[in-house]
Amino acid sequence: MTETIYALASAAGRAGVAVYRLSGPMAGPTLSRLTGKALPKPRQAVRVRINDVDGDHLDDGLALWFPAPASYTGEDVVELHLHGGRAVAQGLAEAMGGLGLRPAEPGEFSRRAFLNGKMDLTKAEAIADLVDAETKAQRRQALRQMDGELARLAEGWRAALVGALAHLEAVIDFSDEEIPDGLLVQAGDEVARLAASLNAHLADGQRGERLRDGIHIAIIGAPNAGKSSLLNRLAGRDAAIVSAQAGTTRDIIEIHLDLDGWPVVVADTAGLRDAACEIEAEGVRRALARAEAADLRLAVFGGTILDAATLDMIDDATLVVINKTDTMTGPPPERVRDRPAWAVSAKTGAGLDQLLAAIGTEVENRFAIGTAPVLTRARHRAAVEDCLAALRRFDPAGEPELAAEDLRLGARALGRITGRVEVDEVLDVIFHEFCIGK
Ligand SMILES: Nc1nc2c(ncn2[C@@H]2O[C@H](COP(=O)(O)OP(=O)(O)OP(=O)(O)O)[C@@H](O)[C@H]2O)c(=O)[nH]1
Ligand SMILES: [K+]
Ligand SMILES: [Mg+2]
Repeated sequence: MTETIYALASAAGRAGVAVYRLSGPMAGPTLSRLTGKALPKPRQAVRVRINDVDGDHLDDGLALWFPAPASYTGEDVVELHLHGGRAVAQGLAEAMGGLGLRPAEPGEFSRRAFLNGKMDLTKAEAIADLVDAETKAQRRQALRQMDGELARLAEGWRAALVGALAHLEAVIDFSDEEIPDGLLVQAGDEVARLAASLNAHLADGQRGERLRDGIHIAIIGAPNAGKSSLLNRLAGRDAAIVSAQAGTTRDIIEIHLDLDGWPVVVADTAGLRDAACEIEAEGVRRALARAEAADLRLAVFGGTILDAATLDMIDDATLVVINKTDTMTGPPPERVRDRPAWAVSAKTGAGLDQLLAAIGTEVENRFAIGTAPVLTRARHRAAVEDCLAALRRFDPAGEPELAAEDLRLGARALGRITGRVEVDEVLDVIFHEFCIGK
């Protein structure tokens, strides 16, 4: 028999209210036992007095009863709203243990919901993303996936593939006279269209994943250009050590920013130079690696002297920053290496707002979701890539059995996105489309 699980659904610690969730066949009997009463009406909050198994008063609160299958997990579910104290939690845990319930593992409620067909994998992932969302853009992306955008996209692709497969299977299974002409050509066209759509989604700059994980920006430049000072300005606190000594920063120092709803991770790095000291040389190596891996770079120059090492790093994913404008007599350069240059002073804060706006625009241009649903995890991308690999092998002019197998593999790869289990839809399509089954 399925084990009945329980967990604190709200955050741990002292709080006005704590929500506990129970799921499984013992959920109902447990509620009756704790309250000493019959089960309340489904989905209606009722006041309850909770006693532990020895009859000791544990707490007063609210209870909700969700009989299967109309519940989050699809099983019998009970929700208890109690007071959020440690002693109540402890007493409840003991009562649950005494009645044979066990603490849920991480994600176990959603796992059961998936297994009971309450949600597909993309929705389960979206719920986790929503709980983790720290910015508005992350929240929006999670909600869209929760609404089923990605699931519909993946299922749409899969349906197209199953359709093409049905056409091929028809060619294999039935004699020539019964089959409409041009089926093979049609299947080939369908596969080509699908491959184009998959490719378009893969070439999305990994926007969905970036939005989940944060957009990485690396600050690079010569020693003493004022990189750490700039980082501290952006953070609004003294995150990194600043000093007049060149080669101060060695380790990478990260800060997290919410930039108009975009989650951004800004990294301060060691100044680029041929370092004499072994530790600083390692810092420079890390700086270069981080610059390489980042989505965007801020190339910082400490005045009008433009060092070659930093100049060479400028590309179209780089924002040029001329720092220390407070010490300059002449106007700062407007462009460097054909890129606009942002004049700032980390010391006075001048130009910082404009720089932040420019970073925001750059992020928006590169990562805005637009209307197309996005792949939000490496897992989704891998499934689409596996499907594409199968479609590339697919040869409508070759052996029909081999061609059909490639389509089947492709459909299976797409099915992994929503976690859909294999069912034999192919014959369904054949019978519906061709009415061959007599
Ligand atoms: N006048 C002026 N001084 C600045 C400005 N920004 C930084 N400095 C000074 O420049 C020196 C170096 O600043 P840091 O922020 O440590 O420079 P850095 O690029 O991180 O240096 P490394 O970590 O050694 O590569 C410090 O003395 C800062 O006070 C600025 O905008 N104006
Ligand atoms: K320094
Ligand atoms: Mg520094």
